[in-house]
Amino acid sequence: MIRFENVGLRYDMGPEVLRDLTFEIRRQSFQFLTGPSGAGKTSLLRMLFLALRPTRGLITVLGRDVATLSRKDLPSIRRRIGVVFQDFRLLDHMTTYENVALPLRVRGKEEREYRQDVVDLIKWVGLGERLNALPIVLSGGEKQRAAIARALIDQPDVLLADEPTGNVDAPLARRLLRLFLELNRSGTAVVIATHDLGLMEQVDARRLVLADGRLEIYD
Ligand SMILES: Nc1ncnc2c1ncn2[C@@H]1O[C@H](COP(=O)(O)OP(=O)(O)OP(=O)(O)O)[C@@H](O)[C@H]1O
Repeated sequence: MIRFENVGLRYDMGPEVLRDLTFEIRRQSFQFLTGPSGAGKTSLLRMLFLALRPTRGLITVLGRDVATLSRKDLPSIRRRIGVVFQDFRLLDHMTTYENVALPLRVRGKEEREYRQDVVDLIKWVGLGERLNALPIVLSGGEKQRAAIARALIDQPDVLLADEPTGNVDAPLARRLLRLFLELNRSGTAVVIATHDLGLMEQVDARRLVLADGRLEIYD
């Protein structure tokens, strides 16, 4: 579904921070992306959701060569990729419901078509009681789940999550992991970037390990 072939990345005139990355995120697969701080996880995630172009090599997403995509092709491909950012990026003046519904509203969908789906998804992530709360009153874990719901509302083919358990305690981290596994069972490919060894030990999943700019894969 997403393929990297000999991909390299450098920022400006700096050294290559990622080198010779060749791997595939397959449909309905589940994997962790890990490696020491500064190894390039966030840079790799940004390439996966087409926010950053490689300086070398080939990336294909859903069969399309990223280098040949025009600006107008991007939204329809990005829509297939849900992203949960490390800092959540919820809009402060919008409620949980409005934040989660935003991707659909931006696409011009009518509220009556999606209202129930948004409410159901918010309940699924355990935020039913927080439907009308603004981000400022949500705890870190609640914001995390609101961000996950927003990434999922448009039923992406792949979910990318950057340190999704970075701000939560161990029981909530386990709940979030169960949520990701359930999502994966229902057909979504999942990539979780994390430092959290305890989290990775809970599932026998593929690991993509970045070190010194290169990727080692443990299937
Ligand atoms: N916009 C940028 N301009 C220049 N260098 C950058 C930029 N973003 C990242 N880098 C460099 O690229 C390397 C990889 O950074 P990246 O943020 O991808 O690592 P990471 O593995 O996600 O780190 P962490 O786990 O600490 O978030 C680092 O050496 C970093 O300094």
